[in-house]
Amino acid sequence: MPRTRPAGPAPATAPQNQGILMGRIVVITTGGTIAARPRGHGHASAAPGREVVAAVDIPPAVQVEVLDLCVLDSPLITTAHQVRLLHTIHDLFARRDVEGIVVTHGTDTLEETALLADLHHHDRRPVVFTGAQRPPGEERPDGPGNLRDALLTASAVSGVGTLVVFGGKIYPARDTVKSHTLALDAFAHPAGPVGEVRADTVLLHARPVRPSPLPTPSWTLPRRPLRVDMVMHHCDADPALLRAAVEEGAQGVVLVATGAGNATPRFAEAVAEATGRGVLVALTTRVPGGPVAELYTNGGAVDLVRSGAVPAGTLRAGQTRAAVLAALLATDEPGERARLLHRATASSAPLAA
Ligand SMILES: NC(=O)C[C@H](N)C(=O)O
Repeated sequence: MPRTRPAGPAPATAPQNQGILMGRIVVITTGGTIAARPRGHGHASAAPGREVVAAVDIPPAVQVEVLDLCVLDSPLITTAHQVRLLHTIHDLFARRDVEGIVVTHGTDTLEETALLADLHHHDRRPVVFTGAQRPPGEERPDGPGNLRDALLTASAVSGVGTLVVFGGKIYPARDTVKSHTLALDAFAHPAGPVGEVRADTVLLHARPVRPSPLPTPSWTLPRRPLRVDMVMHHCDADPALLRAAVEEGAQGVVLVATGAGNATPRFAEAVAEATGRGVLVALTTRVPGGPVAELYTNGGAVDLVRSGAVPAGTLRAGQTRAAVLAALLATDEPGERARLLHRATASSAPLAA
């Protein structure tokens, strides 16, 4: 097992693999820049998992098994792929020889799939998401180093849920978002990383706080495809887009509001209509930091929540959508969906030492 030691003055959460046989890390590959090849004037995901893993200097203590889920740039990932991934993770955790799971994923929507996995993570063994900003074949690609760090992390930690390992840093899935379009250090969490990987050493200085996971969904998608749309508020925004989403059959809508979660009285009316029809509406903000807060009336968060929107805490838009999806996957009953969404978004209080 790779070395793990505490960093800094905070008490170490010395990771242990309790009761788990020393075993292997399964790498589930889904595509992304880490699996990209030149295509036309740019790049596109094309490399199978074995090629992604072959580029990595695998740490000697780690045994790797590769499982190809799909080869897609992550803007093309759908709910069906995400549910297949959840199912695959669930099946792998039924195996005693699996010590941890690494998922390689495009960075654009990684935060969505990672939170969805975290909301369904019931096992002490970790799931670690990683990817790349520079494709293989370019000068100094970052994928192999990121994957190596993810393998080391997956074999060194436990009881921490789903993580994102990127640019040498370890983040909890929850509240971690892509924060730069091009930089190699592409992800950020409001409280900073919970750890880092230096050389072959995994350093954890904090333990993520997670709400209790949601019920395991049924692995068959409902006959009516799940649709969760996103509508953004801005100066002069028209709630017609929210109504159109409902007319198109959205069972969930994420309202990306301004400030601490504010829109207009017309939006509050549209939210009331949507929730009255059993649509799950979540309220987040387009501001990068801070929680949604019920401070303002006149179409602000006070009115939107009174109209039935569920405030998404500190989750940003993409992760709020993942939380809505998790609630929809769990049950058909609107009241229960809202209750589960409250649970999924509650207390993103970031970290406990
Ligand atoms: N860096 C990346 O992975 C971006 C890529 N296009 C994606 O699949 O999200």
